[in-house]
Amino acid sequence: MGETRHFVIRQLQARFLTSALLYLNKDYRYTTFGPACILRSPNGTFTPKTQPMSTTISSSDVIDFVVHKGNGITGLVELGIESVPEQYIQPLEERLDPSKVETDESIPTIDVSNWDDPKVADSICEAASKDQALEYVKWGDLLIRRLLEVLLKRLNVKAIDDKKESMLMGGMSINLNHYPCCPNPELVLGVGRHSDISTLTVLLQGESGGLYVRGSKHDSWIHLSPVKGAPIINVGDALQITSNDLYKSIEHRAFTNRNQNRVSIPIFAKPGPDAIIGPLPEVLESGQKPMYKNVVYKDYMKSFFGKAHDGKQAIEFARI
Ligand SMILES: O=C(O)CCC(=O)C(=O)O
Ligand SMILES: [Fe+2]
Repeated sequence: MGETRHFVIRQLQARFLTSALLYLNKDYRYTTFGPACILRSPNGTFTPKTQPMSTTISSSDVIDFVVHKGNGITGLVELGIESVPEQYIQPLEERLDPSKVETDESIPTIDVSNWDDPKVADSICEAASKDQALEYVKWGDLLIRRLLEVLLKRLNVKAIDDKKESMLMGGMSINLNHYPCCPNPELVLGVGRHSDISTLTVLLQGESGGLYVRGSKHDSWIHLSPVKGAPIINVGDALQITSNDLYKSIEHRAFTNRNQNRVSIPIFAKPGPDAIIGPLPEVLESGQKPMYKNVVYKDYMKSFFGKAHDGKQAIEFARI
């Protein structure tokens, strides 16, 4: 059986990439891009300046403005900063080396225009009367079910019963990610290297680009250029674990853009918090050695969110 790495789907024509999802956690606010030069004036407000932040203002003042005062990175950008504060600048090894970027030719495209599913019509009609986020979630839910049916069939799973549904998609969530323009995108993180901990993720991105997935060479990356109407489908750690490594989640990362804001909207289909995840019995029936132990999903989440993003390290929590 071949492994699925990434898939991207278009409504009628799909590009399949697989990868993992990224969750926003507390670290996000500190590790993702923030603007550069601001000074606190005597009345306590911030004014933009052009010298490096580190020489003019303490790190705690930035955090106070961004986090405690709730201005966010967007607030800093709106001040008109011209370079990023030193605290956001990544070490060389975490920046993107342009010589390590592969073309995206290796990423297959799957056309799903012939899916003959009456539920598609139902969902379109329903969506026409609901708000946009709900419409997107419902559409994502249907897409995820279809994808899981296909992926699990290869694992000898005949039907997705209630137990499997709770194990694979008992929890659904949606994130709205906004990455403001950054004066020095090459120096900072948008979102650090990670694999998603979901089963599958459906992600729509705006037109500015900036999402990279791990390439075929161990230190290379592939840029997923935005394709209008084509969501990226990320295979997450939960699918890697339940498939006993047949499907693999993949590292990905996102960068900011100098001139355009980046927006991405991932839907995460993940196990319910109390679900116990481990290699599916159907997979082990063939005599395969289990690569993962059974873990309670909320413990897995706790372990993931308790650390900074670090590539595919999260899955080690469940490895035997
Ligand atoms: O902006 C992106 O595309 C990255 C988002 C992501 O990886 C995530 O939310 O898990
Ligand atoms: Fe992600």
